[in-house]
Amino acid sequence: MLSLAPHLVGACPRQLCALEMAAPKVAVVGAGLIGLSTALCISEAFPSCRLSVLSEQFSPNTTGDVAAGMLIPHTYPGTPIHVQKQWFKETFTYLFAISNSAEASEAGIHLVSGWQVFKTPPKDEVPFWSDIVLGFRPMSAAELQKFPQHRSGQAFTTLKCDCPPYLLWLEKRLRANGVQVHTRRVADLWELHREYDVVVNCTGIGAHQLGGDPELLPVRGQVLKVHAPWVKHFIRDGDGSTYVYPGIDSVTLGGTREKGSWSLSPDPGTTKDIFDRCRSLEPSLQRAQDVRVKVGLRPSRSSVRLQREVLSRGGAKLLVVHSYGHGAGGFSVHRGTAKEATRLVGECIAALQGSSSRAKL
Ligand SMILES: Cc1cc2nc3c(=O)[nH]c(=O)nc-3n(C[C@H](O)[C@H](O)[C@H](O)COP(=O)(O)OP(=O)(O)OC[C@H]3O[C@@H](n4cnc5c(N)ncnc54)[C@H](O)[C@@H]3O)c2cc1C
Ligand SMILES: O=C([O-])CC(=O)C(=O)O
Repeated sequence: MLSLAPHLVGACPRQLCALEMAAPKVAVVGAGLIGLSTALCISEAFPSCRLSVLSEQFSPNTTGDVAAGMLIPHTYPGTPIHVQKQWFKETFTYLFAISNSAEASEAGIHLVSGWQVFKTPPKDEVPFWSDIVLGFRPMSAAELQKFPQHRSGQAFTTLKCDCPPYLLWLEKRLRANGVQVHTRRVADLWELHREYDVVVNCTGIGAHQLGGDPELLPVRGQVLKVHAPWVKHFIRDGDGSTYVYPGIDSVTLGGTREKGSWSLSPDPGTTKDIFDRCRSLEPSLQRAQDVRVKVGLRPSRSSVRLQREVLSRGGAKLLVVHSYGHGAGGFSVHRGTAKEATRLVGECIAALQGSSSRAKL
């Protein structure tokens, strides 16, 4: 709740109201891609907030550290397409500017060109995001010769966020903005109600237990990170089963989508299967070295939960903003959803200021 900072003891009620309400205490729970990017956006929009990030795990132990981090949207069936497009556009614009700055290598953000190929041409030949990525066009017959099992394809340039670098860069920016970062497992959001005015829930699949959300399910994904620096173009089978995504230090080979599986243990049979599938798209991977196997749980639901909630117990209240459930597309939309979560935090702060001024009258 709104506590009195030592330097304000003795101030008159109106001063207290103005000064204290200018510095609400906000906690972001979760230090994955969504927690860190949301905290950064909040710290930029509300620099006078006393903002903390609380998380059980940090990079390199988050879902984003497993992912390839490609900006190719996945569709959320429960969210209008124009909203998803806006999130993607905001994210692409934000990262494109970083990729075009001196920060690019430290932030792990780079442009990557390649192909999405189809055995059966897709219903929507021109996806909703085609005018946001760069240079989207149908593949030429000459390009398709590389993929004899596929009938059509799309060529484009997009962005890739390499992790851990991107997560470490976000955390460094947060610390530079004065944000406190603490290792802490939160068993129940309510336990934070005495320490914070607003809590932002960015716990990914952790929200299944923390928020008791039955709609949120893990979709297990196993990938390989290999050393194959000669692979420069991305290749994605349009059915989403197989992909080859070159990054700065390694190439990510995928993948699997196992709905409802909570297992974080790599499966050796799956490793061989992923490698064989990727080699059939890019035969030169036969010579890849230093194979590391990683597993992550995509926090999946029909739409991202971006919502305010008021928790109340015995007359006390805690304002909560949820932002979780980014499934297979967190990288593609994270800045857009961070902006929306920040807008919701702004509404919470305005509500606190309203109730505080009423209480003082
Ligand atoms: C194999 C794979 C490949 C992927 N590839 C891509 C891709 O190419 N492009 C793309 O856009 N997306 C991709 N994704 C999806 C993307 O990685 C996720 O959408 C994103 O990482 C989710 O981020 P998050 O911050 O919500 O979750 P997480 O990274 O899981 O972070 C949750 C955080 O909350 C903390 N936490 C949880 N519970 C608690 C608690 N009770 N108390 C305190 N802290 C808690 C955790 O410790 C963690 O820090 C991929 C995912 C996988 C698995
Ligand atoms: O589908 C892809 O291209 C990569 C991805 O997002 C995932 O495996 O979740």
